[in-house]
Amino acid sequence: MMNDDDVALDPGFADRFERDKRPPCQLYLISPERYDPGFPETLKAALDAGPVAAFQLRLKGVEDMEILRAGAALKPILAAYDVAFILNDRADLAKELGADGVHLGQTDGSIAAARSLLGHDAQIGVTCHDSRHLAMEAGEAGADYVAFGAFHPTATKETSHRPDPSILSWWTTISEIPCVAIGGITPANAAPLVAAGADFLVVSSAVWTHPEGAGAGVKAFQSILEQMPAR
Ligand SMILES: Cc1ncc(COP(=O)(O)OP(=O)(O)O)c(N)n1
Ligand SMILES: Cc1nc(C(=O)O)sc1CCOP(=O)(O)O
Ligand SMILES: [Mg+2]
Repeated sequence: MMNDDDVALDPGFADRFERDKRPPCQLYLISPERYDPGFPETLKAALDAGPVAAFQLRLKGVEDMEILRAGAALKPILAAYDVAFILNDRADLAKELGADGVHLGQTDGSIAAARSLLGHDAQIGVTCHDSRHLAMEAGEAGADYVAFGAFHPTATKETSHRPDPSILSWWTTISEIPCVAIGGITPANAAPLVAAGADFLVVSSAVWTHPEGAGAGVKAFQSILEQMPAR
């Protein structure tokens, strides 16, 4: 029969408890899907405003050369702010750019192929929609994070899955691999996703189209994240 004294006698308990706690939820930004030459300045304004853990370059329907040019312009900015640089869709271009990782959708290639191209240290994220099965598969295949969404309607992309936030809670009970929440996330609807266990809030339009600028967008999210109880 365990009692309080038994716990106190275990010298490793406090360390293990600390180690097993999930770090606080952080912000992960996604670029607009068209690259504007003024974007580096907008990005700097966002990064000056508060902590951002990761940035994904997500350009759609453009030539490879445009992705490479944009990535080369943004990479030193992200490095200066110590923000992980993730490229969407393309492990081959992530390799060419020397990005920190790649985000793969279900039709963007295998984790194994991306891992062998990018190496052990690369951050490989995988879209899992609203599926526990896809998340477990991705975890077993070596994903560094699993992405659930879209939690809310969004004009950024057509989406057909609408997970319940409880998928985040479930994931945190079965896996130490970080989970990210995406899709229509705003400062007004973010708190329940963080409370459910999201390790990262992935945000595009709520930051880039904030009426007072991208910096104000980051600050609005930061203020929500700071108010969340420790976990
Ligand atoms: C962090 C994150 N989660 C999900 C997605 C969506 O990826 P995918 O399903 O491949 O769709 P596209 O973004 O490529 O249109 C993402 N990009 N990032
Ligand atoms: C790129 C993307 N993927 C989604 C998914 O559900 O897989 S939702 C989404 C759009 C995210 O942008 P915003 O913060 O503007 O809604
Ligand atoms: Mg994709």
